[in-house]
Amino acid sequence: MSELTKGLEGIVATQTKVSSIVDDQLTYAGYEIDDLTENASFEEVIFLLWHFRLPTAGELQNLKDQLFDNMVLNPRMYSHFEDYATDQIHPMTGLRTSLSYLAHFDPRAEEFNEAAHLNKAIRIQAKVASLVAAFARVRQGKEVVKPKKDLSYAANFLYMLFGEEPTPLQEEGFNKALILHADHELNASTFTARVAVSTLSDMYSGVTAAAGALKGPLHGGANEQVMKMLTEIGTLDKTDEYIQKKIDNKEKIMGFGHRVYKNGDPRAKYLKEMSRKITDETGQKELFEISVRIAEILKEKKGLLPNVDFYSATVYHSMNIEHDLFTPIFAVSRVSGWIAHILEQYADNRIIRPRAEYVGDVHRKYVPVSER
Ligand SMILES: CC(=O)SCCNC(=O)CCNC(=O)[C@H](O)C(C)(C)COP(=O)(O)OP(=O)(O)OC[C@H]1O[C@@H](n2cnc3c(N)ncnc32)[C@H](O)[C@@H]1OP(=O)(O)O
Ligand SMILES: O=C([O-])CC(=O)C(=O)O
Repeated sequence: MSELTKGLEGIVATQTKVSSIVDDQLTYAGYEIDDLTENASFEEVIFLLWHFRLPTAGELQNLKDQLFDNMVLNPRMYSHFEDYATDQIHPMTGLRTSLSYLAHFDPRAEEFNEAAHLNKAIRIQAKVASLVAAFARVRQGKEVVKPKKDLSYAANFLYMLFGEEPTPLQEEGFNKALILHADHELNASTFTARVAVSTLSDMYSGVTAAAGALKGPLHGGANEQVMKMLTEIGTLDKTDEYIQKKIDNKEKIMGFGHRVYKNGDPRAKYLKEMSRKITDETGQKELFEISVRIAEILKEKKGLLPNVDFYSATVYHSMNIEHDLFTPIFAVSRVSGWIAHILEQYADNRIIRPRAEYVGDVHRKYVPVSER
């Protein structure tokens, strides 16, 4: 058996054409993330990830139409949330359930061929936005808002969440955030999705499993924890003491560090600039100043740099998005990548089944319960 590498660090577990990280550069199907973030729509990126090429105008319109047509939810998808104390259910818990529950309403859920996979892909990508928005509104006792024709995916999500159309600037910023979070090679949730479907289980199983993995604070759940930390710090003058205490206690600081990037996350610069702008515009400059100060301290004292989750927190906060929706929003974007990897796994599958090194007791003999 090969040697154990804790956390599978550095282990190449699959080949992929979906995205790559080489020399701290992130590309989606060969396109640099900077190029896409500055020029593309999230819908184009979805198509790119699923088909490894950019869509023609006709293909793009077709995808937009299909996404819109599938965004409306069967009311039973969210009415059941009224039965629970929704304020005690984390929206990622709600989303994990909802992704699984979606299969109950898909007549082709058990069909296993390329056309059925693409049909599920569209349904899941379209409905994930509506699900997160519906959960947020149901728990506030508000009416669920139906999507609006001819809005972009980014604008429609914000429209369904807030009940009003975003400004062009908000839409542009949110579109960029969706692109930046869409895929990231073999991160924990994507690996989870691939493992789940490598048994030839269906796409709903894959995205449900992946959502469970994304929820954890070492992965997608970090963005919510960043905002918790910023709230606890409160003012710029308390930042140094707060962070020093965490360092002394050997606590992890959320939004920093990365398994692959050791010279910085290329997505963070966009989110930092967005954070600078939007905190300024909304009169919350100090939140940005605290963030920058945390980054300075961690760079100096621990050599740690911000990851994608750090500045996204203040961006979403400044857009008036509730903090526990940050990770579900990450999922709204990342579903596109999970699906791309699931399709790729189906296309050239072998069950993912590594080995474990046994380190427990050996040569034990059963003792009857009366003698123990
Ligand atoms: C979308 C995403 O998933 S991005 C990541 C989001 N997660 C976070 O922001 C949570 C905070 N960060 C972390 O926990 C880690 O950096 C991870 C999970 C991202 C990567 O983990 P790993 O690759 O296993 O790195 P590991 O945890 O071994 O860190 C290496 C060293 O840096 C330290 N370190 C890494 N990240 C941090 C951090 N955020 N705060 C403090 N110390 C840290 C570790 O304590 C460790 O130090 P040691 O060698 O003295 O024990
Ligand atoms: O790649 C990782 O380990 C985590 C990450 O940044 C992501 O999933 O976007």
